[in-house]
Amino acid sequence: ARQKLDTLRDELNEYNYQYHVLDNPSVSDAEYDAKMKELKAMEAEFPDLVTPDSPSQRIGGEPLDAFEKVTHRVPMLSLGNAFNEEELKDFDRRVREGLETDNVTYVCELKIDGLAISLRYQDGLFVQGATRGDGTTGEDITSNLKTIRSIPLRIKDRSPIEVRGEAFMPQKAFVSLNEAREKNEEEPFANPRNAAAGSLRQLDPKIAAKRHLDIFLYAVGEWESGSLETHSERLTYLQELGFKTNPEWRKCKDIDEVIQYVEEWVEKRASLSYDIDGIVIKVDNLEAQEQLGFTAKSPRWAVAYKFPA
Ligand SMILES: COc1nc2nc(N)nc(N)c2nc1C
Repeated sequence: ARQKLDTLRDELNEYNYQYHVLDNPSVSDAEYDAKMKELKAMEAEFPDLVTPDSPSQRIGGEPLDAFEKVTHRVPMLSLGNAFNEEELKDFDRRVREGLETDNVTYVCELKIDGLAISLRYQDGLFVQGATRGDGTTGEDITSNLKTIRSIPLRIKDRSPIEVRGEAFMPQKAFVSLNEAREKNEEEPFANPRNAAAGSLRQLDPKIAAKRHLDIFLYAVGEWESGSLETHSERLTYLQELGFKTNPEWRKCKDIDEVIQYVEEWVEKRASLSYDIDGIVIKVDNLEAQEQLGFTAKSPRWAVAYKFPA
């Protein structure tokens, strides 16, 4: 029975990964549902063989009374803003002065309009998920985050790792949620970001499970065994671990290429299936990030270019 359950669990987690992370399903919904039914039946027969990474564990038990507090040992900071090309060039000048070099590679990423989230894995298992909160203390919303199908319940790296990203609600899910709310004479959400935040603040995971939330991971927080040299290598590693990363990130060899990328996305923004509120620009080399350090509240090696509201 253990053998059979292990196989069923791994197959279902793989199907889930293909559908929700790669957006490239290999089996029909009917086939997935049938296999899930088989898993649940076997788990009912052998309850002590249920493991925390079983897909049956995504939609938790009873609603919580309240969320526990979580302390971020590596603070989750905010980003300084730039509102135009001039301010991007100022940022680049400060970076080059700080590093005493004119040769700085940047990474540009879409700035997803959602809420910052931290996920901790221990022995390869998803053990805790939290909101940013005030940057040092967030709320433990593990049971709600488990319902986000693109979050892997298990990764192959067994060393403790904490990853960070943005949870969001795709525009399609936002529109149909508000239609349903208006039908029920409930207050519609103002925008997908509020809808995502409202969904993750629900104490009952069964509600969050129905909100079609998603997440893009973009950073590593705590990571003892971390040995990579650049942020771009970390993005690639997150993807290899099975996390959903945003495919639009790009390495830029100088601020002119950064500005090109920004202009490109001012045009292409409307074509996305989710909201973005800007572009995040980061110094790629991790040693250079160390050298530049942080102000009281944000990194000196990154800036958020904000689109006009
Ligand atoms: C390094 O710190 C950050 N990196 C980020 N990257 C992306 N793509 N989006 C964000 N919202 C973001 N926010 C922060 C604080």
